[in-house]
Amino acid sequence: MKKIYALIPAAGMGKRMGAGQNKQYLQLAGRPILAHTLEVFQEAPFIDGIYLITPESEIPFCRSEVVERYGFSKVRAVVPGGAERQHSVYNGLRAIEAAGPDDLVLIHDGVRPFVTQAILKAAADAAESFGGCVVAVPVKDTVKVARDGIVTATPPREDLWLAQTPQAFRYSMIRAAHDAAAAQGFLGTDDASLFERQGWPLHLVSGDYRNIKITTPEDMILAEAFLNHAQH
Ligand SMILES: Nc1ccn([C@@H]2O[C@H](COP(=O)(O)OP(=O)(O)OP(=O)(O)O)[C@@H](O)[C@H]2O)c(=O)n1
Ligand SMILES: C[C@](O)(CO)[C@H](O)COP(=O)(O)O
Repeated sequence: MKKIYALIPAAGMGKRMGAGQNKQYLQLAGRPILAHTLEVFQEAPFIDGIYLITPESEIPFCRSEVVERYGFSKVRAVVPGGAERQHSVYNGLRAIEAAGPDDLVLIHDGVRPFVTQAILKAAADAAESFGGCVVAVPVKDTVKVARDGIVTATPPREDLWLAQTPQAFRYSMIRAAHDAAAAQGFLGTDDASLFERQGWPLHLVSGDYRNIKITTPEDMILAEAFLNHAQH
């Protein structure tokens, strides 16, 4: 029987947030951001297990203050992260000891708490059908490419998408893509780019403009607004 795993990288330092603590533990509606994110995966009936990745020094805190406190019974392991997001995900992939080649893995930032059940399902279905997918939304603004303060190009907007997570894959494929990147010293800002450079077609799945990655202080204001809007 094929399994579907969630891999949640939450081992960043939140430098751009500048909150004096890791942003995944900042409170939204009385609970840490990370707890909001985990809840969506805990409640998804097709998710068999969750692998959570945090800084090594925070593993006991994360276990007691997030996993146990909020009863996330699907969390199979809390895994130490690495220097960059890609290293953290790679640690997580290697920690899924029981993974079979055709099992699926949904990789989702711990700081994207507004992902929906519908997006998880669409991503899992696309990974099952095509081997790999990235959730994304169309770019709304005109994008400029620039060097040294001078614009060098204005790419056609209809070709441009903003990559979100989850990014979902057949386990054997994303594992091979990460193995190759590690061997070749390639560092990408998402997992989809590692899959792409294997030459495999990567499918787009419609995301949601509310599925933001909480990165800078303005994002906390947006997040509060989304929560208030949902309650009324
Ligand atoms: N070494 C790292 C870096 C990032 N992440 C995780 O990847 C997700 C997206 O990263 P980002 O928003 O860039 O988080 P930070 O690295 O924490 O932010 P910053 O770059 O501002 O320090 C977050 O859930 C973050 O915890 C991770 O697991 N391991
Ligand atoms: C994976 C990602 O969420 C896609 O948008 C993002 O690339 C990760 O974080 P970063 O801000 O690029 O470090």
